[in-house]
Amino acid sequence: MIRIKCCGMTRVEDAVRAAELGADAIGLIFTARSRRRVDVDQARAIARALPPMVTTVALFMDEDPAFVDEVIAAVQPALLQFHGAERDDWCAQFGRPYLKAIAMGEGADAVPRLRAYPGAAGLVLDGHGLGEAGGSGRAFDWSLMPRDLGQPLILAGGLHPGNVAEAIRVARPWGVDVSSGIESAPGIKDPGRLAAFIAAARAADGHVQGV
Ligand SMILES: O=C(O)c1ccccc1N[C@@H]1O[C@H](COP(=O)(O)O)[C@@H](O)[C@H]1O
Repeated sequence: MIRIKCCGMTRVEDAVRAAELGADAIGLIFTARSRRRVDVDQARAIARALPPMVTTVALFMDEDPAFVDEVIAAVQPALLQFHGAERDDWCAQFGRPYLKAIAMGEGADAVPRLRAYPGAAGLVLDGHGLGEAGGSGRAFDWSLMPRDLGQPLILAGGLHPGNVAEAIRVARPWGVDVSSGIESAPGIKDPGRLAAFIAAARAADGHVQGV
């Protein structure tokens, strides 16, 4: 079954609604380069409001390790996500499972970088370019998604309720990750778009699996 991560949550009510609608993971963004940034207190309130068995993901971009440790201590995220130029050994230093985002904006030239993170619990293939922040709302060529990498691959970048079914059909990802495509404004999730996104992803996954 496909896993769904809804990222860039800034409000308790949006995160709880996403979980109730069937999201598997909630992303909390800590980089100053995001319009969806939360502080530690906001993040802790959101994480504590979530029902059990919903994964909290803390997202960083080229951050000071001391700050990552501070967030881990306060928020207790089950997963870390690194969205910058971090190397695999750097990501591993926190002793926590992590996702590594790969900037797929350069198309096929980006594919070799997918092999540089053997320690990652999964890879997030996002549509932004190298050096840019994520949450760009830009998609990449989904046919570049490898099938033989041996790591869970999570498709991100420009997904929304109207294209997630086609994205799943073409890319066959292990999971999908969405931020701007379910919003009415940066950091404010729209209940209708959120519900439509999760329903479309689940239905498409059922077709791909032949259910
Ligand atoms: O969403 C952000 O603001 C953000 C900023 C900096 C790094 C990562 C960010 N978000 C991640 O990017 C993907 C794709 O976003 P979108 O759906 O294209 O808007 C998102 O799922 C987050 O993992």
